[in-house]
Amino acid sequence: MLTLENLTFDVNDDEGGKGIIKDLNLTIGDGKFVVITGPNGGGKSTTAKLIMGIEKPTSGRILFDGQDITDMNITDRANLGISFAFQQPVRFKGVQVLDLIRLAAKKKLSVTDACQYLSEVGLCAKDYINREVNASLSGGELKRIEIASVLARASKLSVFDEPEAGIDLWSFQNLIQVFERMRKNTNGSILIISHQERILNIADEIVVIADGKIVNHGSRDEIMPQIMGTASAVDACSKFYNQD
Ligand SMILES: Nc1ncnc2c1ncn2[C@@H]1O[C@H](COP(=O)(O)OP(=O)(O)OP(=O)(O)O)[C@@H](O)[C@H]1O
Repeated sequence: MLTLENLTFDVNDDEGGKGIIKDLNLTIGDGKFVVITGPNGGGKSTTAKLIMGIEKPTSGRILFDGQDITDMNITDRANLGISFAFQQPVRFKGVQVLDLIRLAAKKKLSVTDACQYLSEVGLCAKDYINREVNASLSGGELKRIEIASVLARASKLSVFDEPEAGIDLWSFQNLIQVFERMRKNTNGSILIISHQERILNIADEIVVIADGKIVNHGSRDEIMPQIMGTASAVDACSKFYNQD
């Protein structure tokens, strides 16, 4: 279980200090599929970075399975079982896709097993397994390879920041199935940041973050009717935000 307690993140800008995350409290239960949505610039990616340890909160605590991980670095958090797929994945020159998936799985996967993860995300495994994870891969290919490596990791908590970004429509359909299978086949929790209605539609819980705060949080059945019927989830979230 992940708990964010009174989480605050401030930055210094030209006008002095600015609050990015403002006293945010959130619990993600074991085995839950939670989607965070909200308007651009609301603080979703920053929340994910605080969970991963890429950013350090100004105040507040992060607990994972009861352990205070607020001061822990990225590697230690990963070792505890928190995985992260970036909005813009990192390229690793000199590392092959097969190495990346084996590293993620932390065991000597056979080529066939590693290929299985690539097939899951809609990549023709034989075309990619020996490719280098470098600039020759398109953004969408890289994104799918990264999602495959998160699947291979099978962590207690997997965090995906806008997995749909840069992915074509056909692959997007696949991606939904990947998440549905992941939900069925793992005991781990899944946290996805997304603006996509189809991803919101498979969530157990939806959290709406705007202006650094949680402005709505509930089951899919509670939140979806409030989001549906507008041009997009983002518009609906802006509505919540403007009610303040
Ligand atoms: N280190 C930083 N320094 C200054 N401003 C920052 C920093 N990190 C985030 N911000 C600002 O905080 C706000 C929230 O950013 P964040 O990336 O978390 O938003 P988001 O909800 O993920 O947006 P999007 O939907 O566009 O991805 C933005 O206005 C961003 O410019």
